[in-house]
Amino acid sequence: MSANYDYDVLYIGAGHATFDGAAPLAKTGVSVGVIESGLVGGTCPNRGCNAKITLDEPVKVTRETERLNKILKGDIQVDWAENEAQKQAIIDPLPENLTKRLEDGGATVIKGHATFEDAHTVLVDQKKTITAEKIVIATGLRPHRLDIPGTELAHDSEDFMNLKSMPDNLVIVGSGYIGMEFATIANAFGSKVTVMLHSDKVLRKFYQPFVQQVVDDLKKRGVTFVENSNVQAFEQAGSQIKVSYGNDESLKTDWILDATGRIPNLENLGLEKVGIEFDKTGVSVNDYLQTNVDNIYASGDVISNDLPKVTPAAYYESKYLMRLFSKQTTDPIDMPVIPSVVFTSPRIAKAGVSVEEAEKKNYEITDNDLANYWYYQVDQEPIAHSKEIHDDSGKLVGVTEISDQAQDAVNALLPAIEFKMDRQQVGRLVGIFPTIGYAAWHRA
Ligand SMILES: Cc1cc2nc3c(=O)[nH]c(=O)nc-3n(C[C@H](O)[C@H](O)[C@H](O)COP(=O)(O)OP(=O)(O)OC[C@H]3O[C@@H](n4cnc5c(N)ncnc54)[C@H](O)[C@@H]3O)c2cc1C
Ligand SMILES: NC(=O)c1ccc[n+]([C@@H]2O[C@H](COP(=O)([O-])OP(=O)(O)OC[C@H]3O[C@@H](n4cnc5c(N)ncnc54)[C@H](O)[C@@H]3O)[C@@H](O)[C@H]2O)c1
Repeated sequence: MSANYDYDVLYIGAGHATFDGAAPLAKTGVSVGVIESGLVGGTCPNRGCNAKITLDEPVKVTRETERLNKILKGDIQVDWAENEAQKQAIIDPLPENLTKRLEDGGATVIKGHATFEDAHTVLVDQKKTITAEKIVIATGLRPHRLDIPGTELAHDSEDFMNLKSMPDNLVIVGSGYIGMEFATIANAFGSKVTVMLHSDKVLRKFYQPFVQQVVDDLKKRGVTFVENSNVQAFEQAGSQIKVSYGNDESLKTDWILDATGRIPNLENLGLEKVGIEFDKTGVSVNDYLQTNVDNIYASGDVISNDLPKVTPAAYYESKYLMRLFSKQTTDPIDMPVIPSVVFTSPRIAKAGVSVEEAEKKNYEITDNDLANYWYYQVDQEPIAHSKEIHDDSGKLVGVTEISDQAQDAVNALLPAIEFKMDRQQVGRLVGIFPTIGYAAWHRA
């Protein structure tokens, strides 16, 4: 324990950017405090990944039974209220479990909103003063809200996941990760979904020919996409809401999901008081995740950088800070390949060099029509395709896949991409057969 401060390291926020590293850090004998204004665990367990994937499970199963309908006889009914209840039952214990993980490690969890007083001092709920040698800003992101008349009539992704019944008619503004994942879920649970696009692009960070296949499939299932929608206002119209958009156009809906992105939680944090550099994209850090104020660091989604704002990045940053603070490393952070996936049905997953970059660099791009590969035919996947990318020296540097199990295929290939394996090295490792991982590895 630091002689001059309450803690050696104080984290603001208790999401993945904190807890994956803070618990093992405390076990090394470093004194650790964690301040959290909401639920311990932050976005991913409580209102992000874990909650969403639970709600998506019946969608995945429904798609599979739909394909195998000549073998699996009988109607499948989906029940949103039961689905929401199962989600809640699964995520309810997580904050307590994660608090226990931190406390068992020796960290102290402090409930309240933190504000900087000076570079070593924060105030909790404007009352309690806590000091620390090092402070980590890990406050994450929150939903962006459209700045238009009636914006208060729209809802965010957390509200969607807490719906007790699925609206008959749903408008989703935005066609990024949240827009597309939730359009998939709502459509599968019987809602008439309209996705209002900002431009003419859906999931702009993913390989567009694969995205088009997801869009075409959702259109066949009844989802409407309005390109360049220019949403202008929401207005109560009896029991419904009027959405004004485009050139004097409008439609009526039961419920609106504003999925127009997420912005850093930096308000009322006192960053200006301490002179920490930040802008609307987040906190600036160097290669040690250190802000311009030497003893203050940042971790996770709140950092301003080009990484995808996903849990694997937050996880790795918190682990890096654990090694740095416990003196297991003095090196700058060396980010590994961060994979990502959009959990539509089918999913699109990717890691490493993108197809677009590979085309520019003239790398070898192997195209695999997986719907014709026997193992993908076992559950009759009609949309299954991958692109593997090898660089000039024959090393696997990237992959992108569209299929129901694309995330598992990409996970299987990650070691080859991260450790820059060539075909000979890949050939020395033989996986369990038959599996999606084996199939992916075989293609690499
Ligand atoms: C709907 C949704 C689905 C997602 N699905 C996936 C997915 O499938 N896979 C994936 O990899 N990623 C997914 N993500 C992204 C993932 O949730 C984030 O990348 C991850 O949670 C980032 O962790 P973090 O610790 O940086 O931030 P957070 O988890 O947001 O934690 C920040 C914490 O700081 C607290 N806080 C903020 N300000 C203060 C303050 N002043 N004082 C005290 N506490 C404060 C907040 O209450 C919060 O608990 C999803 C996100 C959303 C919204
Ligand atoms: N599977 C996953 O890993 C996963 C899932 C959900 C969320 N997330 C994370 O959460 C973050 C937020 O997700 P998101 O979907 O809200 O953000 P996003 O950045 O992926 O998408 C935002 C969408 O809103 C649109 N938009 C912006 N302003 C608009 C406007 N005025 N009118 C209409 N559309 C507008 C954009 O064009 C884009 O389509 C993501 O960046 C991602 O990192 C990850």
